[in-house]
Amino acid sequence: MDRTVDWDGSGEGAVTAVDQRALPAEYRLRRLATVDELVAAIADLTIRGAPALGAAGALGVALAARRHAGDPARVRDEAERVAAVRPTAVNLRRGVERALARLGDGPDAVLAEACALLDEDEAINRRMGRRAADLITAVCPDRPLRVLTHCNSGALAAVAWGTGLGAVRELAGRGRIAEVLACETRPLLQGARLTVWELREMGVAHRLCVDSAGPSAIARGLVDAVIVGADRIAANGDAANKIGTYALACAAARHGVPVVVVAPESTVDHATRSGADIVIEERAADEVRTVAGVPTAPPDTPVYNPAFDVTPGALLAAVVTEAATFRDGAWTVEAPAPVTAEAAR
Ligand SMILES: CSC[C@@H](O)[C@@H](O)C(=O)COP(=O)(O)O
Repeated sequence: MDRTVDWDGSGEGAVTAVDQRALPAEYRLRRLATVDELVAAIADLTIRGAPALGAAGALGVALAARRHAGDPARVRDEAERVAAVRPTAVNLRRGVERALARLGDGPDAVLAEACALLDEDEAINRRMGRRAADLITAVCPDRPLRVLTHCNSGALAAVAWGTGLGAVRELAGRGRIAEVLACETRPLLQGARLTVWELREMGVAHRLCVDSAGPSAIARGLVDAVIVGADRIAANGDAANKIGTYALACAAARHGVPVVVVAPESTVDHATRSGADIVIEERAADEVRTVAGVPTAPPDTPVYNPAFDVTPGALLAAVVTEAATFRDGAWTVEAPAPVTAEAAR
C-alpha cells in the first residue's frame, strides 16, 4: 500500500491521498493540487484518521506556502482554513502549526518540515505498537487474544502502519491474535469498509459485527481486550474517539475487559484538562439518514450526529503513546521525546 497521505513533487507539487471513500470497492489515489481541494478532501473523509489528518494539515500549509510565496498573511489564512475543517482531531491543527512555524524560512523549509512529519509517522506508530503490545500481553491471558476494535485506526488512519490497529498488527506478528472483532462503525462504516480491508491485507482472522453487538460480545466473554485509537486525549486521560467507543468502554469496565487506547504523543493535548473541554465535531444529517446514498429515514428527519464521544480515562486500562503511558490516573514517561524517524526504529 502507498503512504495514506504523501507529497508528489512533480509539476507545481500536490498532496496525494488514498481515497478512503472508495474503499473497499476500489483502491485509488487522489491528487490534491490546491488548498480548496485538500479542505474538501478532509471534510468528505477522503483523508481521515487523526495522524493522517496531521500529515494532511502540514502538507496543506506547504501547498499554500508554494502557491502564495511572498504573502505570509494569505498563507496563514489558508492554513487556518485547513486547521478548522475537523475540530476534534488535534493532530490536524498540530500538523498545520508545525509546518507554519517554518514559514519565515520560505516554502521549501515548510515543505521539508511537513515531509519530516510524514517520515516520522511510521516509526512512531511502530514504536507505540510495540509498547502497547507489551502492555496488552502483560494484562491479558497468556494465549492468542480475541480483540475488539472500533472505527479504523490502521495504516489508513495514519501515514503508515497505524495506531490501535498497528498494535494489533504487532500482536499478530508475535502470534498473539486469535481473532479481531471489527465493529462496522455507523454512520460511515470505517470499520466495515477500512478496518476489514486492512485486516484482510494483513491476513489476520476477523469477523465484522454491527456496533450494537460489540457491548454484548464483551458481556458474553468473547473479547479479551478492546484496542482503539483516539482523536484527542486530555491531560487527565479522557479520550475522544469515534462515536460508539464510550459504550464499548462501559461494557468492558462492567465485565473486567481491558480497553487500551493507542495514539501518538501528537494526539495528547495537555492543554485540555478533561474530556468535558474537548469540542466534538457534529456532522451532516444525511450521513445518518442514508446508507451509501440510499435513504433509510424520511428525508427531513432531525438528526443527532456527533462524530466522536469521550471515554473517561478511568474506564481505560491504559493510554499508550510512543513515549508515555497513562495508567491508574497518571502519566509515566518511559522514553525520551521527541522521537525521530531514525531513533524510533
Ligand atoms: C488513528 S485512529 C484514531 C481515530 O482517528 C479513529 O479511531 C477515528 O475515530 C477516526 O474518525 P474519522 O471520523 O474516520 O476521522
